[in-house]
Amino acid sequence: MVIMAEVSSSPTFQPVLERIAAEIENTPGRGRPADYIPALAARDPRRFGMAVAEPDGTVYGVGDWRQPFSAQSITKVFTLALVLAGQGDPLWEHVGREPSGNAFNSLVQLEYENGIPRNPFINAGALVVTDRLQAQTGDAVGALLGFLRAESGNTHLAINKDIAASESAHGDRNAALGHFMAAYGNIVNPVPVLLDQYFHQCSIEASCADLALATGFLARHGIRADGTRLLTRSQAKQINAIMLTCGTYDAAGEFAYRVGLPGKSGVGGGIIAVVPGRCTLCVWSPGLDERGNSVAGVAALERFTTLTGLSVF
Ligand SMILES: NC(=O)CC[C@H](N)C(=O)O
Repeated sequence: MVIMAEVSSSPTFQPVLERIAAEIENTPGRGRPADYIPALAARDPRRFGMAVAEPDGTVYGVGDWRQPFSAQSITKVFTLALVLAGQGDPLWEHVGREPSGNAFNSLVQLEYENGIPRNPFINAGALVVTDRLQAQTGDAVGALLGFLRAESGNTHLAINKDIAASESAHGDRNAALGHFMAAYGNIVNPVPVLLDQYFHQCSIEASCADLALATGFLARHGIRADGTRLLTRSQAKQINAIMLTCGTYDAAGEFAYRVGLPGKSGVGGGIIAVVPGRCTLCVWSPGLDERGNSVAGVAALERFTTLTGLSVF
């Protein structure tokens, strides 16, 4: 019996991207842009871009795929990779690896789990990771930006200062998370220093092309764009596993069911995804569902895995 995926015989990903963009264009209901800070609320939910990068750095794209957007929680994947590369398993004494089943900015679990966040992709866990990266490098955001620029080949990647200021001005909830964990001895830097790093990290702007390329090390089993090794093969596998189980917060089960790939979303409307050994993706559309994931982004990734047959299952 010969089993053929609908489009996977295509020599490039371009036709499937164009088909998906046309389908998304005709799909009503795009969700609402994040409104927890004014700087993001103004985004047009009809914007849509998608890029696929192959392990050799070839990139395909459609729509607004070169338009920089607010990377937000997508950056949590890269800080985790840098900390695992620098410090290895001791990180796991400070943050867990289980799905939380709660919203990304939830406080409730932290108290009865003694200030140890469930996983590195909810805000509390990401604060722990950034705190460790700050201790490791003395400049967490500088290390992160340097990594993203090197992997994407885009030396212009930068922080949007307005968004960073807005994050800081409306950052009481993240501040509460940081102080609460510090009370349990789970934060090493002064909390204001950590928060400043975290708010700037969230405010990095990058395009679908940039982020698909920057995620390439996860498709290359830990190898960076320049051919050097960042992570062991098993560390790359572990990050992919945590993305699958925790990367879209309390919607991770639904995302695995619909898309079937390790993925990580951000409230800027971006989602990155990995087909290990094959390609990485980034999709952007600012309209979010009530769990903070891009509505058109999840739909586009679902169509991609359905049309190509590429998934981890
Ligand atoms: N899910 C996200 O993208 C959250 C990031 C956002 N800046 C926050 O900390 O609340």
